[in-house]
Amino acid sequence: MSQPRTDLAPGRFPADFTWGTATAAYQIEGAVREDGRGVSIWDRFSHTPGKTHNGDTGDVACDHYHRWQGDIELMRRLHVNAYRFSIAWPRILPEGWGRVNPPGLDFYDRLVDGLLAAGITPWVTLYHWDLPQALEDRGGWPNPDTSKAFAEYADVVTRRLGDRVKHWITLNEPWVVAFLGYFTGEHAPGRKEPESYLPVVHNLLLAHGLAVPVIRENSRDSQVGITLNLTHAYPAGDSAEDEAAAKRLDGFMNRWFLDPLFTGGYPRDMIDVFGSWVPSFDESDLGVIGAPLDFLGVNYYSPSFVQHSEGNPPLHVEQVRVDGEYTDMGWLVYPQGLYDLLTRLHRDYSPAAIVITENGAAYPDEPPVEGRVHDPKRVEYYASHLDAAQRAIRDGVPLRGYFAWSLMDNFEWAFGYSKRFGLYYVDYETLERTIKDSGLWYSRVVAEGQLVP
Ligand SMILES: N#[N+]C[C@@H]1[C@@H](O)[C@H](O)[C@@H](O)[C@@H]2O[C@H]12
Repeated sequence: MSQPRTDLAPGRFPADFTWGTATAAYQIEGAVREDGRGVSIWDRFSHTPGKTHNGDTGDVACDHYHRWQGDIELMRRLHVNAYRFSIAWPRILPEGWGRVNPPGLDFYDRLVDGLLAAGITPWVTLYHWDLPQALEDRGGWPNPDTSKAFAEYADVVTRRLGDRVKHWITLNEPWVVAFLGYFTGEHAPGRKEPESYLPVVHNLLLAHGLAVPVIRENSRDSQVGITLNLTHAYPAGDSAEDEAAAKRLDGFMNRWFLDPLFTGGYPRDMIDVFGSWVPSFDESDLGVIGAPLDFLGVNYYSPSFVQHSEGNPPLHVEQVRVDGEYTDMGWLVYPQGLYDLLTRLHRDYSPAAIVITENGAAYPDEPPVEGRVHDPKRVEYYASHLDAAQRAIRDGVPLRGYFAWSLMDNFEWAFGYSKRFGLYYVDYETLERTIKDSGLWYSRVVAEGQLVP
């Protein structure tokens, strides 16, 4: 059990803390038809009229595929000791399974070697939403064969990179993949099938569980985890109804994932809430899904304040907009939510380690003037959330690392290029990167290992 770190002065982080930035393949790479890459569901979705802001696509994005060496220099300027990126499944297996595309593996081989040469530890996310379209054409995540295809993909990648990559994240945000991709249709593949939501969640978790032993076999002595988008659910009022609503939202967003991963099964109360939506599955799946992990990756942006609703079945919950600061995504700035989430995870699930795999904020940054991009609100966001993280460490949470989202402005999914999260500003005409004040500030925090003014 992790012990309180009262030895740490306020604002100071452990000397061995992992400091990084994070990105994802489809959001930064571009080069979508280069070197044998296959089509992904986000290629198909973003090229479908009306699906993304302004019809934006990831065809070029930040052109990281050709600029990766310069981007490593951007990381060096931040003094980070780690970099979290995802591998594009369609670059490795263009049809999703079977035929391997060597130039795809070669690209990530070069990137990993370049990071290691720069003293930056690669943290690899195997799945950050860019499913090969060929697998979607065979049913996508509702088809349990896709879980097996993911394990095959994990095998190919970890056989090639597992000698040098020792930190693996199987999936990024399965809740988003399932709910936005197959329930609301806001994300690729854009399917609006509420009955598919829970089967997709199950198949994603099964894919994760099937991949864990494969990764461990091919990448000996590596750290393996999963990244979940987690929130902290607060009742908007002090009624028993609102308390119960907060518990249901917590069950929907958090416990439906955390329980099978860490406690051996889906939460009983939510099985009753979801009723007939709960898919039938082999009980043996739960043993696969519950494969022991070395860390839990947490993407935290904002909490949820909720109240009971007579509508919105079966959850009967509605979000409440409370007073406060909001980011350009319309997300409440509430660092206490990060502290409360971290301490809850430690108390209720006791993961061996927790890593904040994403935290950051979108604001409407102005283009550089005399080489500067002033983004004081983003600096404040990072400062307040890192303070919350440090308080959690002092109180005994085994928080081992923090990845700022994101290294640079990039393709923000259905929002296209309209939302800027980067520590570097990207001019999408020239693709020039310019460090923002938040990047300069973060580089000082990382260099000193403590919060700075
Ligand atoms: N929106 N937003 C910002 C960020 C998104 O850019 C990442 O790809 C996701 O993992 C997660 O949703 C968080």
